[in-house]
Amino acid sequence: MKFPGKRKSKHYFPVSARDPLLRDSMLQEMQPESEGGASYIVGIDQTMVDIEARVDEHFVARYGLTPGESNILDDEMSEALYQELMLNALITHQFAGGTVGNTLHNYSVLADDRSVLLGVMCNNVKIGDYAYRYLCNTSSRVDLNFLQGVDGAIGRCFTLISETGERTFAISPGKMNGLKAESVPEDVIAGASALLLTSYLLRSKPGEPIPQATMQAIEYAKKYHVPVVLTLGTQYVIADDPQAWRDFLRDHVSILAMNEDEGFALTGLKDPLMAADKALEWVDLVLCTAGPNGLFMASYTEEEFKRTTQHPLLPGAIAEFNQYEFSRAMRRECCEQPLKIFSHIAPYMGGPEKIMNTNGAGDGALSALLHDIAANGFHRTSVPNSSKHSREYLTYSSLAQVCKYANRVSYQVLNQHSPRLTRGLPEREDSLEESYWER
Ligand SMILES: Nc1ncnc2c1ncn2[C@@H]1O[C@H](COP(=O)(O)OP(=O)(O)OP(=O)(O)O)[C@@H](O)[C@H]1O
Ligand SMILES: Nc1nc2c(ncn2[C@@H]2O[C@H](CO)[C@@H](O)[C@H]2O)c(=O)[nH]1
Repeated sequence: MKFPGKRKSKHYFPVSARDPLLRDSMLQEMQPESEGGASYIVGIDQTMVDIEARVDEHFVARYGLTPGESNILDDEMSEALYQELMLNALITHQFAGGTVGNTLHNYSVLADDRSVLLGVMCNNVKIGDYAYRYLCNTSSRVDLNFLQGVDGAIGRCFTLISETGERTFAISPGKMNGLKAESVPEDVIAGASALLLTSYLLRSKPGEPIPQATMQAIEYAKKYHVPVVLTLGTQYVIADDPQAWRDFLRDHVSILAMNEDEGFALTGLKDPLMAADKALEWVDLVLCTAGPNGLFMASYTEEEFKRTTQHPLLPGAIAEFNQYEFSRAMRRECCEQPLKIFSHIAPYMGGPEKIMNTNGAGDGALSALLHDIAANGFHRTSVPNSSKHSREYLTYSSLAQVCKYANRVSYQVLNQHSPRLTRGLPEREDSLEESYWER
């Protein structure tokens, strides 16, 4: 486990700790962990490759697609669309994709540690085909041993970028929704620091098993008190039935990741701070990205242990909302006197000079949050007596610190073409507190 934001291990296991017993256990525990991994994230996804193409303004309308949406195609339409892209040589890039697959890959790159992907994979993989590319473009730290074999293709996600830069997904599903409930391993969920899901998993055709597999995973997560993390797909997926999603969040989810449009579809509130605040009625921790306006986080902490920020207080619909952003996030049910906490950060260094691709910037932010959550699990197992764990926190770091890290990772994704990080953050950033942040 590398530590979030490239912090040195001393930030996690302070060498000046006074208790010699604790220090001995620290020394033992800091030995390289076994391959099994003391702390990991598990996720379910529809296995798919992204096929990115530049298209003219009429293309999306001609295929009857909703711009900005993730549209599902039937086989006939998929073939016609693919043939047109090929004929006109419009395909510019092909990557492994899927919102959860991207997030787990990025988590594993950042943490240099294990994550587990549940989903389907072709029984018969041929060199050069899409399944092969998917496997080749996934970090070797993502454990693919629990994938379920299927006879047929994985999904294809045509990522159509219009002349105005708008991004529309057109999904050719193949067998991506074929994951069965019996392929969800109870012990893998039981040992995880978090279970990552996306709202896309629940919108398959009648008879496809992936929604049941998702509900099975949620049941296991609840049984073992593993936080369930849900990333919302697109605003349209949510807008179809916002009340059903609110109920789903209330009943099953601890941590919610969304962008401001999805936040609006869910809550009816345009202001991302207010949308995040509203979502705290249903979940314990919210990450709401807001494109060029940076990102917001909201959660709960124990009133008695709240920590006041040293940053300037920010104006907003909730006055001075970031006042306690130096506090660590907790589940509401674990607080005796829950206090809401909020944080905001503007894009890292104002955003890159040239944005290569915004696809996956939100997934990148979430992978940073998951890294902090897993680091908390790692530290809890390594130094269980630490005062850090005298209460059951969700994150290792304060909300403000997680915001910085998430934002930094989004910047990295904006700076490259693929939604999947090709490498971790630069080595010279050995602390989030060092001057690199002040530039
Ligand atoms: N135009 C921009 N300028 C500067 N920073 C940006 C810009 N767009 C995005 N970002 C950074 O990326 C983060 C995530 O962006 P955004 O809200 O667009 O994610 P998203 O819509 O969830 O993306 P995706 O669904 O593709 O993963 C923002 O919080 C911000 O830090
Ligand atoms: N799992 C899943 N991912 C999707 C879907 N539509 C788009 N994406 C992914 O969303 C990512 C960007 O967040 C892209 O890399 C796409 O692969 C979908 O229906 N299901």
